[in-house]
Amino acid sequence: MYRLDLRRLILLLTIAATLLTLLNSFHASYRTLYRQLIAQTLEANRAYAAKLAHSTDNFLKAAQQQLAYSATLLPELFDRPEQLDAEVARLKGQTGTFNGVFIVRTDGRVLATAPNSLGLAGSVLKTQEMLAALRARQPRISAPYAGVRGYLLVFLSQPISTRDGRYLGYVGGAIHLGKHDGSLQALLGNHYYQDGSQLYVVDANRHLLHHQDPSQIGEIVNGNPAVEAVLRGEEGSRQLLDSQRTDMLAGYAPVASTGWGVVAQRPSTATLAALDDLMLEILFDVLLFFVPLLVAIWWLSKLIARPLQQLAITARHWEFSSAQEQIRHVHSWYFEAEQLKLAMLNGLALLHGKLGRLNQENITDPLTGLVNRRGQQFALKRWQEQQQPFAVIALDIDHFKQVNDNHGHDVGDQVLQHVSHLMDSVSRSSDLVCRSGGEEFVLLLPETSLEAATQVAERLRGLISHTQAPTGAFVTISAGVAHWPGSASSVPTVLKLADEALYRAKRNGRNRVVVTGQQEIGSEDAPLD
Ligand SMILES: Nc1nc2c(ncn2[C@@H]2O[C@H](COP(=O)(O)OP(=O)(O)OP(=O)(O)O)[C@@H](O)[C@H]2O)c(=O)[nH]1
Repeated sequence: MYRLDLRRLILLLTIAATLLTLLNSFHASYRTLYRQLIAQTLEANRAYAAKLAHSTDNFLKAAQQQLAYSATLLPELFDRPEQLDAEVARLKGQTGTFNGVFIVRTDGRVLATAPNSLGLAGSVLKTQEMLAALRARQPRISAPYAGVRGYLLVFLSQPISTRDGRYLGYVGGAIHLGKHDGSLQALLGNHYYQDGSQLYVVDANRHLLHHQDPSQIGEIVNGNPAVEAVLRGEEGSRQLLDSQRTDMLAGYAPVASTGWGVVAQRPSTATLAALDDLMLEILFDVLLFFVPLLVAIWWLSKLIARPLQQLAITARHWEFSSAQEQIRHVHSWYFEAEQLKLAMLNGLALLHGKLGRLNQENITDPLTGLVNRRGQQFALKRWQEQQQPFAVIALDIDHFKQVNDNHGHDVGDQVLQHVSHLMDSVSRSSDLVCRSGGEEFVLLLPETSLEAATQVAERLRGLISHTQAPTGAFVTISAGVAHWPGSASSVPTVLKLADEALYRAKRNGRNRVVVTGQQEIGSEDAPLD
């Protein structure tokens, strides 16, 4: 099963924590900037609407003021038609405020008009607005309405009275709405953007007086909360769905003198498009910082994990004597790793001490002090793993049963010890002298050829047969010699071959050495007792 190692775990946790922090701050920045942008746009639109409402109000007052000034001059000129013509021409031409100027008598007859092209001079006007202006006898701004030529206009009028209060009629000026030649249109301008921003003016009856799309002028705006608010006389801003169901950031302000409302609105999406660009820029900047941070984290996690990793790997091969040395070489550069290393070294020292003692007891023959069969097997296994060539001498004391029978078991034991010492004396330190069981022994000779091993066996056989045994007489041995991998590729087969050679030596009369695959090479009869 796949298990995360410490370094990956640290790296993963740190990256996860960093990413979460990053996401969190990114989200928080987004929310803050989002709110700021919305608030800023709402406030900008409110200020813009208020400025235009104020300008419209001032513009209408100034227009009214022009008419009022003229009205003070007109009573003196009333019976001088040329002067009246000159006055309407001045009113029309001086500021360009009015698209048409009229002087109307109390009976509705038009005394003068500008421009002349209107062709209304001398006629009696009985339109609703003209009559309303006559009846008002005070300064008046009409509701927007369609004039005789079908243009939407607003009509401003100022009563004309003599000094003694006699009412003579009025002087009035028409201002086109929603037409390029309208002075109010010029004032409000044609400020609209490609991004769907809008600026429009509504009258008290929700009719559009000004809009970037002239075809909409005169239409009624319903279901727009900004329009509802501004017609209640409120100034402010709000996020809303307009009549086209578009999410808008709207600012609005009323025109005090007329009860109209100015609304400036911008689609939320247009405002937030800038935010997306900004967030992308922030993300890029953050990544510039994050990538080196990630590399630093990776490097640091490697540094922290390395000693623990090395200790862990060594712990997997605890039983090897090299483990202690490997642990000693681990660079434990911080406190916890150092403590762990010391604990492992102590534990290992204790363990190896105990194991060493146990092992020694386990593989030693108590009677002779030689390596027992288990130790022999262990050594053979290791040599095979290490591909260590060796020779085998299997040997057996001849007629040992008679020794026991004639001298007792204890003397038999002493004879076994005696043979062991002699075996020890002919072997090198790298050789392994084993008592494989009973009165059977095995001599394992690493890095020794079959011939050299045969010579050792022969020397040993001669030595034993000429050295006095604890019985007071001499014992002899028979021996079989084989080689790994010279005699066979399998170690058990080589041992078997050595045994077979030994039994051939026995069969052929004992006290001799037989090399596997060869004729016996040594025989010498020696008395047993
Ligand atoms: N004293 C003593 N005798 C042992 C020990 N282990 C085995 N023996 C004896 O060794 C003798 C082996 O006898 P056998 O297997 O008949 O062989 P042998 O008498 O040596 O005859 P060959 O091997 O044919 O020459 C037996 O009598 C065992 O009791 C031991 O640890 N001490």
